[in-house]
Amino acid sequence: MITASRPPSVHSMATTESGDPLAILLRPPATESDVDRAARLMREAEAKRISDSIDEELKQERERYKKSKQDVKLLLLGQAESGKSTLQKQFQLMYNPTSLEDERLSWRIVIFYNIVKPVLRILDALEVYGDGEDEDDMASEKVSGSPESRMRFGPPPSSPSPSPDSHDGHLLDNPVSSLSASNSENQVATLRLRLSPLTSVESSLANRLSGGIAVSGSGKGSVYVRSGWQARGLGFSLGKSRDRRKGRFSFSGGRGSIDKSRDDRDDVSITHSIVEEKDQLAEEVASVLSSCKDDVKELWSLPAVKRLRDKRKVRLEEWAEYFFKSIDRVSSTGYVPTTDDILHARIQTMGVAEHVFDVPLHGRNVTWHLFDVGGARGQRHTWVPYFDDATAIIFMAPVSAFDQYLAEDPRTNRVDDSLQLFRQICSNRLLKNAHLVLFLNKTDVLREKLGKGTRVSKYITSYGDRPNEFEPVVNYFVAHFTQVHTRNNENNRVLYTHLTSVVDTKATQSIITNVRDSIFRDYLKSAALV
Ligand SMILES: Nc1nc2c(ncn2[C@@H]2O[C@H](COP(=O)(O)OP(=O)(O)OP(=O)(O)O)[C@@H](O)[C@H]2O)c(=O)[nH]1
Ligand SMILES: [Mg+2]
Repeated sequence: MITASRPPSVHSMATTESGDPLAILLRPPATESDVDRAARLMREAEAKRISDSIDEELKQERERYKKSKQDVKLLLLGQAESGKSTLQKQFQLMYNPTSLEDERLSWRIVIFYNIVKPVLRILDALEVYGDGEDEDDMASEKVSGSPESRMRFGPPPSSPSPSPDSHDGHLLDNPVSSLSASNSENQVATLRLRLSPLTSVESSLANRLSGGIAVSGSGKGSVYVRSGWQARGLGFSLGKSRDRRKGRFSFSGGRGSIDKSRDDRDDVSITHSIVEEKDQLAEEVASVLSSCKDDVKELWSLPAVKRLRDKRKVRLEEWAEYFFKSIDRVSSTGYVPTTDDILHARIQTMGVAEHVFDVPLHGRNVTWHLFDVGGARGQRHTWVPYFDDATAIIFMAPVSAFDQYLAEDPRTNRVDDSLQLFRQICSNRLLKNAHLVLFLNKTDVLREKLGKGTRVSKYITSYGDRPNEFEPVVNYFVAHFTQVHTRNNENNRVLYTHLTSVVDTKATQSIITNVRDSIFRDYLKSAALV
């Protein structure tokens, strides 16, 4: 029905306002027949219907915009591997657990990749460095020393601490050693042959995950994924890209998502049932892994591999060790990833992925948009369009990384990079009103490294002769990050700092609740509700 809220058409006005030249121009001819008149009225009615529907759309858009102004927009920032996507999974587990269930099986591909890739890296390192016996400790590793950084990163010690397996350089004069060396070479050669099916499997897995997109500088030959990768290769989309800004991807599958359309729901359930029915690639890789699992275990336990790791010829990250230890379970028939497996699975984020949750506040739901960004240097330019309307930031700095260097720039120490990045975030004018939270993450890995005797002062000379123990080390890092914040804090904004290990679900969920409350306190203040 046409309502009377709009002014009458120019034609009817023309009859009353005969002085209006436009009305005169558009006035129907005096000779208009009944048929022409009926057609004209129909055209006018149609034009009015279209105009009204545009008005209605604009009104709804205004309301959506007004409502979205009240939504919480939370950015997860930090360097690559700092734990942003893992924290996002913890949010998902807490506020939208069914969507994680929907994705559960698709994580197999990532987990398989997380096993296959390091196996191939170990084999490569064995080829390049042999059994690592006559190589200098860390000879290949470069150490950075950013002059601006308050922390000084010293050069690595020139001589390695002797390992129990080390030799005195007379290997070839000793027939017994010579024999055992050739035995171990034979063992490696046999393993290389038996593990060769993993090479073709690796490229199929990488292809599935990246959707065929190769990104340069992805570090260690890893693959990047965009949100929605879970359904890739199956012909369905889990996420609905809203493309509001360039480079913006969104994930909106599962219950609790505000802009979930009927279509999205159908996508998720169809995808889920198809993944459950059969994922050919996952089945094939599982069977290859199952037939190779004893060889993988043998490779992992080779003294030469331990030597290469000790001497840092090959760096295996947390997740590789986690999945190597679980290989029997992971390669068994009917394997379904556990939540812990999903939290440990590693895949690099590309661009910015938006996740939407309904978060309860005093009996009503507030919509949270969580933006999980790619942290590698080549990805950081994609963050900026999200800065101007950010409600809060969680900046993640992996403090266990004091002895590691950026994959994309092997001269830069990771803690140094985190500090520099944190400085940029603290001093960014677009972010000056955002609530600021700092997660000093991977404290479990830090504890383990210190327990094994890795010395902080070896990589950060300014650490000096402070005790190489968890508390003083963590306090030292807290002091440095706090100082960066204090020196770049024009607005007197509070910094909320947490020591975290975001793979620990119980501890992380309690921290998320704490962060949620502190963000809500600011949110309520800014909404003038308290
Ligand atoms: N042990 C341990 N592992 C962690 C922790 N946080 C993250 N990880 C692991 O570290 C790896 C990298 O974590 P991600 O969450 O993918 O890192 P990210 O910051 O999203 O990295 P980009 O997407 O490249 O920017 C994953 O395998 C995680 O399981 C932690 O606190 N402890
Ligand atoms: Mg990520």
